[in-house]
Amino acid sequence: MTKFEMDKLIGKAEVLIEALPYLRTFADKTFVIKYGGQAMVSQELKKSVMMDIILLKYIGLNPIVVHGGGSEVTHLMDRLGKEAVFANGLRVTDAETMELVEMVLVGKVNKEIVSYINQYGGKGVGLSGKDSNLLVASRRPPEQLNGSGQLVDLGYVGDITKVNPDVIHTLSRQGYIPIIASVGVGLEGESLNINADHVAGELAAALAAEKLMLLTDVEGIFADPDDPKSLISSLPRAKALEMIEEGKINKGMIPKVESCLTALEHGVQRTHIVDGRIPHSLLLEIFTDHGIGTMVTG
Ligand SMILES: Nc1ncnc2c1ncn2[C@@H]1O[C@H](COP(=O)(O)OP(=O)(O)O)[C@@H](O)[C@H]1O
Ligand SMILES: CC(=O)N[C@@H](CCC(=O)OP(=O)(O)O)C(=O)O
Repeated sequence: MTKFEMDKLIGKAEVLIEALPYLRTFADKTFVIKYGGQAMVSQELKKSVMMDIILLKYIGLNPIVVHGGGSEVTHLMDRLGKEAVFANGLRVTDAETMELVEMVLVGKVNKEIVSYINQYGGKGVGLSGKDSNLLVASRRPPEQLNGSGQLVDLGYVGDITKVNPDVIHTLSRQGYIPIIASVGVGLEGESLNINADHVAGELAAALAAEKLMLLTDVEGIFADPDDPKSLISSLPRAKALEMIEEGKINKGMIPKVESCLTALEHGVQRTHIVDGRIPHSLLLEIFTDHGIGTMVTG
């Protein structure tokens, strides 16, 4: 063996040893991961996220995956000549749109992720909120549009009223990785469309997760949304709410922050908004002292 090869091996061993204290701390703990954005589109990133999740499972942590896929729903709506309308960041969901949302998120996106996990050596099981009444929801009452104050009926958009996490515990204990699509079930058995970030926050809360990690397409939260040099590494709740109020946190970042705050309120230890464009961002977040992205704190 050359000196170069030997140094490379030693480097690998050192990486493992550095991870030891974290492994001890996190053994058997639950990590809710919201998978979305660019990491769901690029093949290379997709593989890196899947491998991270499988590795976490192998070393004794309990990763639970909630996925988005809103852009795929919009893409199908475009193909069918149906306009996608959003109000306060949520899709206005009539009965036909609800069918499309369920077809795309539960039928397509969920199964693709399950398939990837299984292909790379994990045991993925796909669920929606309907399975075993995992996510019981009720229809959102009409709400005022940010800015104009005009009332809008969001249709079949749901707010989670109850999480029944037994099925997740059962699967996790048996070595499976649950992969969850953000479609809930109403009291009449109807499907309801729920923002995937909100689902991740509610699930993390119900599972008393150690960490909630939301993958996105930016480095984290910026003090000024137009200035990528203004990354905030730790953001307390009060400041986060102030930034939403002032419009400095807006659009798709709002449900992410709300999701973190819900999780924190219910005892989740740490919540992170992480750049899913960085390969192995999940491992970097979990197994390094500084972590990456923005940590939202209680
Ligand atoms: N203060 C902020 N810091 C960073 N990004 C912000 C901020 N406010 C709004 N955003 C926007 O939020 C987006 C992330 O949300 P979104 O695109 O919905 O994420 P995803 O598709 O990963 O679920 C960023 O790309 C950015 O445009
Ligand atoms: C109510 C609502 O807006 N639901 C979302 C659910 C999917 C989602 O949240 O996907 P991303 O995380 O990729 O945005 C939607 O229909 O797009």
